Amino acid sequence: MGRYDHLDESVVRERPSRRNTRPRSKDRPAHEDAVTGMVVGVDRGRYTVRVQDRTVVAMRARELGRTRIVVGDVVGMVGDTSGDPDTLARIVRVEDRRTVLRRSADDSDTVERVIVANAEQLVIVTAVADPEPRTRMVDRCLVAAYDAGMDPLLLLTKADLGDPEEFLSHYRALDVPHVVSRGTSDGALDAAGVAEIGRHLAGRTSVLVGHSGVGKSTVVNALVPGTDRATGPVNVVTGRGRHTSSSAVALELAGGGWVVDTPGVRSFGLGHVDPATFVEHFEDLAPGTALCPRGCSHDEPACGLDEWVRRESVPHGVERLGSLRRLLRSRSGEERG
Ligand SMILES: Nc1nc2c(ncn2[C@@H]2O[C@H](COP(=O)(O)OP(=O)(O)OP(=O)(O)O)[C@@H](O)[C@H]2O)c(=O)[nH]1
Ligand SMILES: [Zn+2]
Repeated sequence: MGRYDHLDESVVRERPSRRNTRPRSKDRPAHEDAVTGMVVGVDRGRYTVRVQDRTVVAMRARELGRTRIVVGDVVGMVGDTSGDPDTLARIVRVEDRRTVLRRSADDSDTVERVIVANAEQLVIVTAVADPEPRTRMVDRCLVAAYDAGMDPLLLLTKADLGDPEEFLSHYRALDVPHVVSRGTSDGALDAAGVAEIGRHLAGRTSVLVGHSGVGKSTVVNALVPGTDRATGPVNVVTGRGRHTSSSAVALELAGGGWVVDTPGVRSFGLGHVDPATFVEHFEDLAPGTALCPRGCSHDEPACGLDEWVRRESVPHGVERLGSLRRLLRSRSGEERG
């Protein structure tokens, strides 16, 4: 089993026991002539697929069964893959996914939805003000990033409205990289900040997540001029922006790499995240679970991690353990941040 094989929902759903079976893409003998591309948009059963320098519109072949296809999926297509107007190709296979970003509808719900496939970086976008930053929302996104096998990046926007330092102090022990963006008096974004964001995104596939109104589309428009992602003012009553972007879409960066803009995340359920395996993402702490009682939640008095941190003098161990527990707690309960 590859490290991320368990993340492939088609495997989870349809092939609970995958051992000793060949990868599903090889199970299909036909379609050796299939053309491979990446899904960059999904809209009511029509998939927009980028193949080298052309864009193909496709539908799913019936033989795919119930496998969901999402932005970032690498797919094989047959039929008319010319990309000419009014042509339609057929997607006949979905390659195994390297990463899967998913969310459940809420925390009690274990039926998860894949949002984006194969992305390497989760850019967690939070405004310094308007709307107010919420550590809980960011914590939950961090849990989702680690769970997905993605690298997190904190993007603090609207730094013209306040100082990001206090908020960033919550994340020191986690060693999460961050980048700051600020608006200018003429309503544009400071060019140096945009350039630094660009450097973090270059050559990889990144997903932007964050509440509506934090400025995701504004950043995307600055990074990819001409995309014209709809932006809108924050609603003064709810403190939230209008949901100005309605579907996930992948945009190509001029210097290489992709950025995926998702609609404002309102509920980011984490019901599918298992606390027992989550600790594995803290490589310095994970060996200490040998000291834990069976079935330890790692957030209870009997947990052996406190002793481990003391005994091994884990660097910043107390803070790291505190952060791990804060993230574990952010999993449960309704998302309010
Ligand atoms: N002061 C200030 N305002 C900003 C900045 N960036 C964006 N805004 C404003 O914040 C509002 C929301 O920005 P959007 O880019 O639409 O936010 P979004 O996160 O894409 O929102 P959804 O599409 O609803 O998810 C707009 O009125 C922007 O002009 C900034 O750096 N400083
Ligand atoms: Zn424990």
